Amino acid sequence: MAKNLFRIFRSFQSFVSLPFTKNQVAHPCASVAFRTTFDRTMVQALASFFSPKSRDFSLPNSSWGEEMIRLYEFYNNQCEGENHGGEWRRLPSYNRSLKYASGGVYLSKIIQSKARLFTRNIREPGAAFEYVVFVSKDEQRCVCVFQSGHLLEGPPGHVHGGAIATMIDTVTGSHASILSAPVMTANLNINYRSPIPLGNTVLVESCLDKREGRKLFISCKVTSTDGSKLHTEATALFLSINVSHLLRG
Ligand SMILES: CCCCCCCCCCCCCCCC(=O)SCCNC(=O)CCNC(=O)[C@H](O)C(C)(C)COP(=O)(O)OP(=O)(O)OC[C@H]1O[C@@H](n2cnc3c(N)ncnc32)[C@H](O)[C@@H]1OP(=O)(O)O
Repeated sequence: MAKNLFRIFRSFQSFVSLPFTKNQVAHPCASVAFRTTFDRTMVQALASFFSPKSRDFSLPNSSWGEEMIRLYEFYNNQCEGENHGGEWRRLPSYNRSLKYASGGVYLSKIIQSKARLFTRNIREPGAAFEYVVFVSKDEQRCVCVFQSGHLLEGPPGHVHGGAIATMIDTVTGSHASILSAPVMTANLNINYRSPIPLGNTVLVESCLDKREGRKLFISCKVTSTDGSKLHTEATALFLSINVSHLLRG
């Protein structure tokens, strides 16, 4: 059991941390460079677990406003592909990534059958968290285009601080996972500078500040899409963990 879990997480780690090049798995932006035959086999096996039936929530849907679409296209056009420089790659996003990545067998003790990723569990498109995350080629930066829905209200007409914290944790957590999966948030420090109007599209940008052994220090800011208004800034500490940590609960 422990050996199998170790293999799964090593595969997952390979999957999230590989640099992306022209070798494609499913999408021009979801392509990976294979370090070894083992990596290639595992990545292809993992890709097959992402069944075509599982929805990639980071792709545009009818609820996305003009600004969300514009920024999606802007970054997506800079993803790797035959005709692009490849400065960015888009992260696919599922409502139960780990379960798909593992085939849903070995992690069943950790993940309950009805468990869903918090930010991807609303059925009505546009009602809550609509977002897409892009990571830079050198993996030092992530940028997330986030459109807030009506279910995220905190102060009247504005986004709830907890929802903003969720997005910051999601973006910095995804970033840390790419650098060193699996990780857990150890510390999250947030300064709310100006409220985000409900329904607005904003940018959530994260940057790797430093690595010290198992520790990843990541900073993050939320701004208006033209960068003129700072809404929120944060720093986060992630620690790489091993599977036994999750099993201890
Ligand atoms: C294809 C692409 C896929 C991408 C992929 C995406 C997947 C889909 C994305 C979803 C993204 C969502 C991301 C959500 C991420 C969560 O929300 S995680 C949930 C919230 N976090 C938690 O529940 C964590 C609870 N805490 C813990 O489990 C444990 O305290 C921790 C954090 C694992 C640390 O425990 P530990 O490993 O035993 O570490 P410990 O020995 O205590 O400390 C190690 C070192 O860290 C330091 N440290 C520990 N805690 C702290 C702290 N709070 N502050 C400062 N220093 C600390 C210690 O002082 C120590 O330092 P040194 O002495 O070594 O210098």
